[in-house]
Amino acid sequence: MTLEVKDLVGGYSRIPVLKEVNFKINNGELVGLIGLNGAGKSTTINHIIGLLKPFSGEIKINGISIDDDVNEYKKQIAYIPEVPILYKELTLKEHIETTISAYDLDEKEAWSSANRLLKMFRLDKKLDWFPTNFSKGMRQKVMILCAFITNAKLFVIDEPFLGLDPVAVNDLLNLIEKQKKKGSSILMSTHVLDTAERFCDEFVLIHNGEVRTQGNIEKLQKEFGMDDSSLNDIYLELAEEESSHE
Ligand SMILES: Nc1ncnc2c1ncn2[C@@H]1O[C@H](COP(=O)(O)OP(=O)(O)OP(=O)(O)O)[C@@H](O)[C@H]1O
Repeated sequence: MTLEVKDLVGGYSRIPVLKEVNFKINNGELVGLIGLNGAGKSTTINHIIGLLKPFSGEIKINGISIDDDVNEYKKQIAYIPEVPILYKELTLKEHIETTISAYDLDEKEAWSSANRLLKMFRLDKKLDWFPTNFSKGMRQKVMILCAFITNAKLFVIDEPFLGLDPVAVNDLLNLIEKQKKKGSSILMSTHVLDTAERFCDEFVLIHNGEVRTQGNIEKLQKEFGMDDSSLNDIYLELAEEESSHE
């Protein structure tokens, strides 16, 4: 699977938030979308998942754009938002059933993955519960579970680490690793830079609606002239550099 974001200009009103954003994710890659508050990470994600329409430029997943075929385009994506979005009138079981029907999944296969994930997240005794009875972390786990039964080609994960306990963070990272091996690609926005540095293959550094650079840690170190520096140090340097230009 490949995701290609090409010359993307976009945002919410006539003044663009994103100014010609370009980046690419290859087959089986985990790419971290890194940037300060307000840099444009969620706006980029909202364009990729089809919630916002580009002013210009294009986004292609496996060569298909949303204008080519909206259903095909969206079926390729599993999205895990920063704040869990669940239907308060549906039980956990009904959320899983809704995902199976929305993505046209094979019921037996999907339930077999779901049961495995339910056990892993210790939600297997809670199939008849409604989201109002879940903690924030439990709601997040439901979103992760529903995303990972889809076997989507592109996983878009917005700041996954903040509400999860360390066991769940580890479980999620294992799920991501397995999904990568199946050829899915993952775009993950996060402020948890030490975890991102350990697990991401590449990083897209976004600042003021522009991609400053894309590459692995070695490329970033070279570009910033900061051998052996951490992603955190490089990012602080970038923020410093940019604020001295303002
Ligand atoms: N619904 C909206 N309407 C208008 N402008 C918005 C809206 N949402 C975000 N923006 C603006 O778009 C810019 C980029 O915001 P965005 O949410 O993409 O940042 P972010 O990188 O995801 O930040 P954070 O790390 O805080 O989540 C900001 O200037 C913000 O004020």
